[in-house]
Amino acid sequence: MTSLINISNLTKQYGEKSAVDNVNLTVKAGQILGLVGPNGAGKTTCLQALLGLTDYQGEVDILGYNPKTQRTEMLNDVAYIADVAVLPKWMKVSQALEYMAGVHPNFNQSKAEEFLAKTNISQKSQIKQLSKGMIVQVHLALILAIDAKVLILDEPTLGLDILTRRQFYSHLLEDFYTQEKCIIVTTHQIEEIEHILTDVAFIQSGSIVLCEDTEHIKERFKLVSVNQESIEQAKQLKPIFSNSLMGLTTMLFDGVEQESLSRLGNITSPTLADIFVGVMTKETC
Ligand SMILES: Nc1ncnc2c1ncn2[C@@H]1O[C@H](COP(=O)(O)OP(=O)(O)OP(=O)(O)O)[C@@H](O)[C@H]1O
Repeated sequence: MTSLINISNLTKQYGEKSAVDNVNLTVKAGQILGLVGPNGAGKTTCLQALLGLTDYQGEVDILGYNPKTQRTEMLNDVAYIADVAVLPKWMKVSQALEYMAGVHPNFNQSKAEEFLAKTNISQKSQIKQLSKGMIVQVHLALILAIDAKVLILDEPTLGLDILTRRQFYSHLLEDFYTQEKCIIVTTHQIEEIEHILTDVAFIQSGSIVLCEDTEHIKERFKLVSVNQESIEQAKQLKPIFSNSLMGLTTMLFDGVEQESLSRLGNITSPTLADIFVGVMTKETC
C-alpha cells in the first residue's frame, strides 16, 4: 500500500504547553484512520498542522506536498471538513455549488446535487434559511463531491441527528471512499464509526498512546466477565481496566493469552469505546 500521509516528530507548542508532542503517523491508501482522544488531546491541532493551517515543528508530507509551503497545490487533492461549518449566509445552496464548481478543479457538481437530493434541502434555499444541521449537510455535500485522494474530517457530523449521521457515513463509504484514497476522521462518537475504520490512533495529552489496525486491536484486547471466585487471580494478570456493577466484575486485558483468560470467566471482544476508556484511564487494579 502506498503511503499518502507521513508525519514525523510533529510537535506544536503554545507557549510552554505542548498541544501535540512528537507525533509519528503514516496513513496509507485504503486506510480509514480514526484519531480518537478526549477533549483537548490535540486532535484538531494535528489536523490543522496537516492542512498547513498552523505552524509546527517536525515533518509532514501529504501526497508529496509540504503543507507549509505547498498548501494551495495540496488542496486540489486534499479535502477537509472542519468541526464548524461556515458558509456565506446570503448565498443560495445552488450558488454555493456553482461557486465550488468554479473554483475547485476536482469538484463534481452532479455528485453534490445527488447528495442533496437525498435530503430535504432545496437548492433554492438561502443558507440563512437553513437549520444548523442542514448547513452541515450542505457543507458535507460540497466537500464529499471533491475527488480528493486524502479526506480529513474533524468531527464531521457534529450537530447532525442520528439518522443523518448514519446516512453520512454510508455515503462516505459508498460514494467517496476507494482503495486509492485515505481518510482521517476524528469524533467523540467512536461507536458510530467503529465499523468503518481500518485503523485507530488514540491520542492523549498530545501524544499517540496506541496506534493499531482495528482487526489486530480486537485480538490484542479482551474483555472478561470475571467469576467472583477468580477476581484475585484475574488481578494478577494486570487488567488495564476493571468495573464492578451489581455484583458483576468486568476487566479489560491487553495482550494476555486467551488460555489464561478463559479460566477467569466469559471472554468477549471489547468495542473500540471499551478499549478507549481502558487505555485512557489505565486504572491500576
Ligand atoms: N490557539 C490556541 N492557543 C493556545 N492553546 C491552544 C490553542 N488551540 C488549542 N490549544 C490547546 O491545545 C490543546 C489541544 O487542543 P485541540 O483543539 O487540538 O484539542 P482536541 O483534541 O481537538 O479537543 P476537542 O475534542 O475538545 O475538540 C488544548 O490544551 C488547547 O487548550
